[in-house]
Amino acid sequence: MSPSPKIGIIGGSGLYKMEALTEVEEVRLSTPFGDPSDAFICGRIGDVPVAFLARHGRDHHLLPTEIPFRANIYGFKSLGVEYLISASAVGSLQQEVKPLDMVVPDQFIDRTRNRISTFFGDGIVAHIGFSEPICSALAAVLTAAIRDLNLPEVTLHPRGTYVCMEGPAFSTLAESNLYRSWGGTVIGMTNLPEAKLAREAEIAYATLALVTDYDCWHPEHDSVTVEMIISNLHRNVKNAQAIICETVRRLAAHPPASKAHHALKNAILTPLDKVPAQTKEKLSLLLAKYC
Ligand SMILES: CSC[C@H]1O[C@H](OP(=O)(O)O)[C@H](O)[C@@H]1O
Ligand SMILES: Nc1ncnc2[nH]cnc12
Repeated sequence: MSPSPKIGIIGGSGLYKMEALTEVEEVRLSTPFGDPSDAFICGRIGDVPVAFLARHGRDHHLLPTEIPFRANIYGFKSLGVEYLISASAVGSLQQEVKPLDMVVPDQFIDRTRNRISTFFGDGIVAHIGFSEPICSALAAVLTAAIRDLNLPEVTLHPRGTYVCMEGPAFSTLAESNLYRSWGGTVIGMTNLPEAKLAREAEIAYATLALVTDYDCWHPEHDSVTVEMIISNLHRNVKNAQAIICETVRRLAAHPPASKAHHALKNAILTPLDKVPAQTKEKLSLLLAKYC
């Protein structure tokens, strides 16, 4: 069995496996927050141990609202993951961000309504800082990997605001235009709860957003369809895999310091000796270093 992976990869629409993984082992976990989306696929990229999870399940059976975000992040934490790279399909909200481009977002706008995006509650209160929702150190490694690989088809936008909507229906035209007026760069349905939970779990998190469409606002492009998304993802998935592999190699060689790794320091308000034993037990993985 490979040593515990410090690097995790969460694959979204169209990215259901990492081709480069060797010495593969499926690890099924159950967590105090239920079962993750699928088995974690643990193995090596080069000689680096990593854990991969298909966010919607490998057969894409989970709606964005149904994804067990807490179980997924808790699962990565229990495997020892400290850096989590998310790959996601997104629609573009800006003319200059074209289908097949890649964006490494640095901000989010939350338009979800039906997601649980905290591990806390049940007798323990914590408020993590989230003004910088993406780990800038991890994002820097990801963007440097993209630049240095210099893949001919890839145009990189090294920052941007990801609007996270509830779905599963795509936006109305009025909503799409509203998000554009707010300065949104791209739109998706999954990354915000994941980023919040990763921060609470003190895991550095960054996103490789693969642009698949112009949502529905663009007068010269058809409104987004699943067919459009999947066809553009197929054209881009090889590049995404190459970028992730290079990022993994660099992270393992020079793991960057990340503020995310100390996110809970000073965030917990409830004295730990006042937290109900059951809650403390449930969160022991996150709280251990503060007890
Ligand atoms: C396949 S259409 C919309 C679907 O794709 C994106 O998923 P992911 O972020 O997991 O790549 C988007 O957020 C929607 O869930
Ligand atoms: N236009 C869009 N809206 C929401 N999620 C998406 N994922 C890919 N394209 C999308």
